[in-house]
Amino acid sequence: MASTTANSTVPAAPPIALAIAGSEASGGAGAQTDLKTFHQLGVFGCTALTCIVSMDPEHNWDHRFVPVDPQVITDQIEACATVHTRIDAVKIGMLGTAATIDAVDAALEQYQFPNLVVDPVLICKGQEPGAALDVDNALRAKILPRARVTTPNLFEAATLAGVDEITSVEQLKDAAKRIYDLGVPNVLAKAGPTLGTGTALDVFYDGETLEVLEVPAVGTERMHGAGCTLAAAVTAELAKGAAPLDACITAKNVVSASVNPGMHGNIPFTYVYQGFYRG
Ligand SMILES: Nc1ncnc2c1ncn2[C@@H]1O[C@H](COP(=O)(O)OP(=O)(O)O)[C@@H](O)[C@H]1O
Ligand SMILES: Cc1ncc(COP(=O)(O)O)c(C=O)c1O
Repeated sequence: MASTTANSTVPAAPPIALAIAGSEASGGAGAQTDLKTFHQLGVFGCTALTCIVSMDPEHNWDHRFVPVDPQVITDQIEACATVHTRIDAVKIGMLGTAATIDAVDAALEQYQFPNLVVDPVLICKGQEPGAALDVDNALRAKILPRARVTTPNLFEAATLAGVDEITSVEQLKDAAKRIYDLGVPNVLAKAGPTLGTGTALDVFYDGETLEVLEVPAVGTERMHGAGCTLAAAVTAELAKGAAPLDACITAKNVVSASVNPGMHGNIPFTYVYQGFYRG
């Protein structure tokens, strides 16, 4: 006779994180990456899609960008906020248009979610710099001040800090401080491998602690989805109750594990796979 084993232990419900982000069809970045990262870190993920991005094989993998109707974004956030009894943390990824920012701003005002992580995606890898700059001011004025943590890359950090360029660790530290002065209590300004240190280097600043977070760089290439993975991992860790600096340290380890050995698609960037991470 077949026997069954009764499991009397009911696992605790996982924390819940919401990603308000774009869809990147190939699964390398955006909401797809956020969900995979949340799952890998033991957090239940839900999403409100802000746009649909499909890379164009005929045109140098440019991003074909289709915004989601603002009312549909509002509806998705409402569904997440009301279906779940609580949302423990929220990641903001690509917003892309001023109308999207207005819809997200209104929803954030309404629901007052805790632990907002803003990845200020002003531009995707491969996009022309001018393409997303029109949303810069709206993002800075409406979304950024709501963030508990923000994770700008080098270009975004320079833009938000109002400096021409960042070419040294000292300039990156200065930019992190300037972004803190905009009203964000925790800033993780990312250089990755681009400052020639041989490491993947980011700077954390919370008004008191100024910490250079460095791990060995995996190769010298930048990676598709690394920024999304990092911000999603910070979000997941905050959802679990981690302090911001600890969440950032764990998130860098998640990124490092995700790119080793990594994946190569046909685009000129390496993909990340969060399933390699073992916490
Ligand atoms: N080659 C690499 N090896 C290890 N970590 C990396 C590498 N490239 C980037 N990172 C890390 O990935 C995260 C995202 O960085 P980056 O690629 O600059 O952001 P974004 O995707 O927003 O442009 C950062 O923590 C950065 O240090
Ligand atoms: C929908 C979406 N969000 C975010 C990003 C940013 O990705 P990354 O993590 O490489 O900065 C991209 C880049 O393609 C994207 O398509």
